[in-house]
Amino acid sequence: MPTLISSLQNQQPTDATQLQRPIAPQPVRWPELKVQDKVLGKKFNDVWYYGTILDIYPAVPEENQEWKCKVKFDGKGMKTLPGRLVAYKDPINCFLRVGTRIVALYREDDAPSTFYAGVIAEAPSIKNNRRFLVFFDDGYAQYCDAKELHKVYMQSENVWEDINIETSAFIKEYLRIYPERPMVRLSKGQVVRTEWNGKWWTAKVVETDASLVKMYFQADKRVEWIYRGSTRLEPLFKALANADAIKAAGSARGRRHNLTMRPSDALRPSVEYTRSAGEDDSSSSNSAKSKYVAKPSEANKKKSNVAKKSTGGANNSELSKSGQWEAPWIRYQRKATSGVQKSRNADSASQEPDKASSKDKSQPGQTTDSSRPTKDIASILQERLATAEVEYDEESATGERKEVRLEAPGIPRRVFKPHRCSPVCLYDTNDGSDKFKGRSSLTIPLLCGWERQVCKTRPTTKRHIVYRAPCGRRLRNIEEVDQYLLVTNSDLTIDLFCFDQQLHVNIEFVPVKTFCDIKDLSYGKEHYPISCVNGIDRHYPDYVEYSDHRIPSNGVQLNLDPDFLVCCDCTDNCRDKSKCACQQMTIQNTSWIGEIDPEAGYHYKRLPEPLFTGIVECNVRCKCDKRCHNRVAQHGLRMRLQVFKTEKKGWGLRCLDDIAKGSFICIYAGQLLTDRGANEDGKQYGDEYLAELDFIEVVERQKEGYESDVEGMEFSEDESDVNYKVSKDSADDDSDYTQKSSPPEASKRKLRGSRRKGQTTTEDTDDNKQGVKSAQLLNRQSNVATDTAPSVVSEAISISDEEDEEEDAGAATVKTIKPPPEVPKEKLKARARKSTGGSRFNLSTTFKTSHEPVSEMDVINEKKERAPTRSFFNDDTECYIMDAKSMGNLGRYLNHSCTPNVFVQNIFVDTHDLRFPWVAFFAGQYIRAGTELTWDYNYEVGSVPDKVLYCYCGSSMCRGRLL
Ligand SMILES: C[S@@+](CC[C@H](N)C(=O)[O-])C[C@H]1O[C@@H](n2cnc3c(N)ncnc32)[C@H](O)[C@@H]1O
Repeated sequence: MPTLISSLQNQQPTDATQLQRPIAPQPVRWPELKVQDKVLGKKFNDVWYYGTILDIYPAVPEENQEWKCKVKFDGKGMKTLPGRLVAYKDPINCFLRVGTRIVALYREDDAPSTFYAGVIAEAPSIKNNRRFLVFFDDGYAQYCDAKELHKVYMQSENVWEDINIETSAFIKEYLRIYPERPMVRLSKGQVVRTEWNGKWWTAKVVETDASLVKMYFQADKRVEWIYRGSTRLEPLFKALANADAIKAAGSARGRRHNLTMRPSDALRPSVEYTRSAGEDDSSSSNSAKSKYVAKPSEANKKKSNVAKKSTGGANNSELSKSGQWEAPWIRYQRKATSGVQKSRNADSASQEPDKASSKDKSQPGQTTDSSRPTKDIASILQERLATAEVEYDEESATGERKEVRLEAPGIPRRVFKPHRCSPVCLYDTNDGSDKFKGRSSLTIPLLCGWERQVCKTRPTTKRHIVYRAPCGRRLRNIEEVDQYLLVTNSDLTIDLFCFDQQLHVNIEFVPVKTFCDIKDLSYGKEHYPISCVNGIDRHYPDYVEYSDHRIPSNGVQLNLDPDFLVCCDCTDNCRDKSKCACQQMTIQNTSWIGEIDPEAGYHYKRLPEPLFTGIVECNVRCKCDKRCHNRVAQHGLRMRLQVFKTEKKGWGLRCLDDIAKGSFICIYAGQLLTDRGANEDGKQYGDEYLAELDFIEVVERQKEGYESDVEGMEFSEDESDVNYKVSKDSADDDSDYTQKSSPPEASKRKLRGSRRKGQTTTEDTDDNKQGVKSAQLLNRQSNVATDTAPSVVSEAISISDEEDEEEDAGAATVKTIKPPPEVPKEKLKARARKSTGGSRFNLSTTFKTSHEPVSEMDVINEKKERAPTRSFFNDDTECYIMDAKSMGNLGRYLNHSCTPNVFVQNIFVDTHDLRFPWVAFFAGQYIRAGTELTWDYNYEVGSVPDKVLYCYCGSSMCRGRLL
């Protein structure tokens, strides 16, 4: 029997517009309705009208007897109604809890406003402009002011029981998980497939209003407001369906970090899990989180709860076997407001679906730190102090950016005289950066007699960087520096130079207060010490056996025999990509997911964006030396990083010096486990540090048309048939795929083919075979003749003396500058999209010609049609796992962020076996000294049954949950 709800007693009559956050509940008695009171009552067709109470039964309240009243409606009509069908006539100008039953005026442009019943779905907050969100019983959603709400007199303890059957399941689920709410983050202009009358349509975001979004349906030029948490929006439909399917399937794979960013991630609408301020935000790893989290089902209890990171990327999208996903979610929408407008009562009309701060005071020749003088240099060269000024750049709670006085060895400044550059141009400081172990890498050239100048060339005000070489020659870009290094046979490598004018080479981050202070977490195993500080509490990090490389555990057959490596014979240290066999492997492999990108790979030893098809570095068998342009990750840590205690995420990693975009940071090393071993270990010791080596799967998924989503976003106003168009292209691509993308048969043929010339004749053990197989698979589309790569004859430097003089004469003035704003995100996104875009293999798994909501089974079936690459590895059907829990390197300390500054890259260094790439982290943008380094774990919420992990990345784009 409906009772006067407990929530009623918790209401605080007050001016709701003043509220910013829920107020502490105060017991309040709501007025009892009496005879002659004016009320709102439900009359017919779910519409509520004003009326007057004529009688109340029972006259004296009795236990177990339902309260009723006889209402005479204004106009005509009379009805006896229970308390849940009667509402106060006067608006309740007070705070009402989420879940409160109300009646509100539903506003319609094309019809008079009418009263309907609904439930409060959101309390007023700053985010929603201090309005209540109401879910009406028939599936519409609308923001209302407090003065528009009329509280229903009585409601059941389970409010969804007072609502019609179609809506009740949604409300029940909504309230069960509230305050957490999955919603699709959308922005104007995005195109999202949206359901209408059981069919998927292409619709574009016109406007967003807090939790609502206004969608424009191209086909019938209609707009509609929809709740962003509605499964009518395909991204949410898919996310929830996936989670549900994983649960249903008892995914034993658990949590795996997706170490590779998906190319279209930045472009696709993502699902966020919002929580209201002040509400329960405690991180919990189990179902005990709150009363809203369902207890694990018996079936789920039996499932493995092990969580592993994925080093490959895209999310698991398998669904339940039936291809059906039944969720209690229903559509929530606001009325159509233009075009073909739909009145509330005309929803069912069938529709035709789509056819388809500080200034930079650095001076040239700045000298360097005296704390670790390089004696031999000092003895050879005169000491010269630079004019660096020490100043505080920025203060924060954790530390400050300080400009360091670089006390350089005394290097006399040479006056430039026209000459032809050669090795004599260099000082005798030129025997490698090893002398400067531990120093910020970008300061090393300065220690060798170089100057880094911030210049402003008149008459323009554009600032740029110029390097002044030891011989006085001024070099204006990375290409010139590289040529200089070549002709002078310098030991310095090109990644020690950076022309990004916002980057400061002489600023370091210094933490302000620390309780624990460990000098080097790597105990000398890294080239650079990894300091560890705690400015939060007195705890020390757990002991981890430090290893800068991966360690195969029992059962992992990692063949590191160099004879199985393809190699190059470059003599120019692999400057010419077109002639380097190793870089050609990287380049050719881009054809797996699109057209060959001749620029793929490192660019002057930096990687500006992730390359999903992997990077093959030069190896021990190659002719090049350690200065090679294609050797990056293998050199290990080359920057000063620090482990520090964060407020809410445990330990994290930050940089002590500015990092240039594209710089290699570190790898993710740990114990290499089999999938089974990882599940067992994870269950026993925790799964926070498990990372899955799923390079193969990521590449395969790219082939399968991840880009199709992005293509679908190329929305034009006059494109009436997006679905059709995409599918048509995809059909063409299908045939392309069979010809160009190494179908299984072709691959098999290659596997049986002869071993590459120059490769070992070592007895074919199983492991060795696997290694060969793997390398060949990796190269199955590569036409590189590994042993015929021609060498490059070094040419004289092409910088003319005249040019140089002109630049000097141009009186480039050294300026102090403020760092400009960071590169706009959109740019990064655009580039990311370009590099992997143009996929020819859009197999239309997402967009289909059918106007049915996508059957996830179709996705699975399509996958089955092609033999996955991993099937070539005999019994190896599962990915190998890197576990950095008890043994590993600093990579284990990188936390997750929804707007990361680091990305992950699969790299082949010591083996070309596709199953065993190195997992490396690169800077996705310029990173200021003192910034925490983060990457996107790409976890899938719901992928580990009954595990909830809230995200504390603090980003304005935070998706709310990791798991
Ligand atoms: C690979 S570890 C990262 C290092 C870890 N913070 C530590 O103290 O060793 C992953 C774990 O860090 C925590 N974590 C990382 N990023 C987080 C985030 N954005 N929000 C909350 N917790 C996070 C989670 O507990 C996660 O399971």
